[in-house]
Amino acid sequence: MSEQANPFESLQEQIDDAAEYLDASPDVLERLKHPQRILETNLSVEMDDGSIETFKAFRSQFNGDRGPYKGGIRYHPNVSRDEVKALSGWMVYKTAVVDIPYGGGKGGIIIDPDEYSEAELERVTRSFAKELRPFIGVDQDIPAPDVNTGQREMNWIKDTYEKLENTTEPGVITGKALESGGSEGRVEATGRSTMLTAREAFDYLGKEMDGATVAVQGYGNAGWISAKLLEDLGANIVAVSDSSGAIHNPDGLHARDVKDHKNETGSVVGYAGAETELSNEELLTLDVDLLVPAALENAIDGDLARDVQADVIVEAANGPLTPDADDVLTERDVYVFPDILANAGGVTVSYFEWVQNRQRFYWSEERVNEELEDIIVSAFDDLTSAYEENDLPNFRTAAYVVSLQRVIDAYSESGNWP
Ligand SMILES: NC(=O)C1=CN([C@@H]2O[C@H](COP(=O)(O)OP(=O)(O)OC[C@H]3O[C@@H](n4cnc5c(N)ncnc54)[C@H](OP(=O)(O)O)[C@@H]3O)[C@@H](O)[C@H]2O)C=CC1
Ligand SMILES: O=C(O)CCC(=O)C(=O)O
Repeated sequence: MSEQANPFESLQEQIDDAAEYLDASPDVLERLKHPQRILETNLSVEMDDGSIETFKAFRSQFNGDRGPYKGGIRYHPNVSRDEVKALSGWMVYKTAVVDIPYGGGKGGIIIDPDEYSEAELERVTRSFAKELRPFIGVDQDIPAPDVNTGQREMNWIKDTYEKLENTTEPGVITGKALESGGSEGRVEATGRSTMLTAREAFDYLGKEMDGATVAVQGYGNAGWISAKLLEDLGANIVAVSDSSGAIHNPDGLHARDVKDHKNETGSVVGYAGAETELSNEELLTLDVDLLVPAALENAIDGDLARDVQADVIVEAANGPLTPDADDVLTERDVYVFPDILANAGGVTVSYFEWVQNRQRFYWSEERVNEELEDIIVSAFDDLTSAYEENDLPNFRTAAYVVSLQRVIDAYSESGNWP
């Protein structure tokens, strides 16, 4: 395995690759490769035993030309300043590719949540919310869930913010529980856009989804919902993994049963319907019709890309392929449908949640799913049109050509007051 790519440098390379096909000034492009502002803070929090522990936390506000900064908050021991910068940049181009009125931001805390009690995690989260308060707001920056955060953390942040501001402002954060002003369909939204992107991709490429073999890396929110919804389309989920390992059955696993097993035991490993266990690399290089990386960045680098046997990759995770992997896969005619389209369902339904919060008027799940489908299908069509019209090397470059142009247009129209 070669040295891990720096995700922030990967983002900048992706922008440069697309810029070759755009008539944009180098000065403007340079501006679009760096965050506008980063909060770095140290949270000193009392532990259950009375000791004080300090956690480093970040919020990067990358670009707000198209609307308020928007993006999740990650809890993970490998969170770093550069990772948060990259994730916030990917949000800018994600919100632009689906054409919703947001910029991009992202946050993270360097913490392994498995090591802490719920009460400790609540104090850490409320402490972060207190630090975030001057920087976030319904029209400024709207956080949401990411890896190892969900409705519980979003509810704590909303509650802290509202108490400090002496107001009710549910739209300050999305991904909340329904009872706290969340939206129907938000929990499933990331996996749903991954499924919709895969469906459109197979249709575009003339491939049959019914009976297609699928491997999914990561069985959290994005991975398991993708697996379930792809199975509902008739696909055959033959391998899945989590941080403990991977399982395989060439005749198919049952996505919902695997989830039940993980809920009971903590891992997909040990599921009775699996024929064999695999390593992470074996899962990523299985001979399948569709591979869905749904864990973390840098899952596939240039070396591993040479061994990938999937025909199509649809990225549920952010940044799972390094730029070297992209080059190898493009040369090998493996079709990659990029993260900034495929996982955009999460932020799109966050947008619907924010709209509902502002109107104090709530939609049915059916309406949410229909509006999401319209947006993803339309974004897919924009991307394939750009791919064909500009004779682009791959669909990632197409996604950046479309989204960079939208951000540049918004900046140009604003008059550029410094
Ligand atoms: N949640 C959302 O709305 C959105 C998420 N995303 C992206 O999707 C990806 C996954 O996020 P999400 O599903 O929310 O996070 P979760 O925390 O719900 O799940 C992450 C999953 O990845 C697994 N994992 C971690 N490391 C590895 C590894 N080395 N090999 C295999 N599996 C691994 C975890 O294993 P274990 O269960 O053992 O911990 C877990 O199953 C991230 O890139 C995130 O940024 C993108 C858009 C929106
Ligand atoms: O729902 C959101 O606002 C953002 C989700 C997110 O962090 C992502 O798309 O990577």
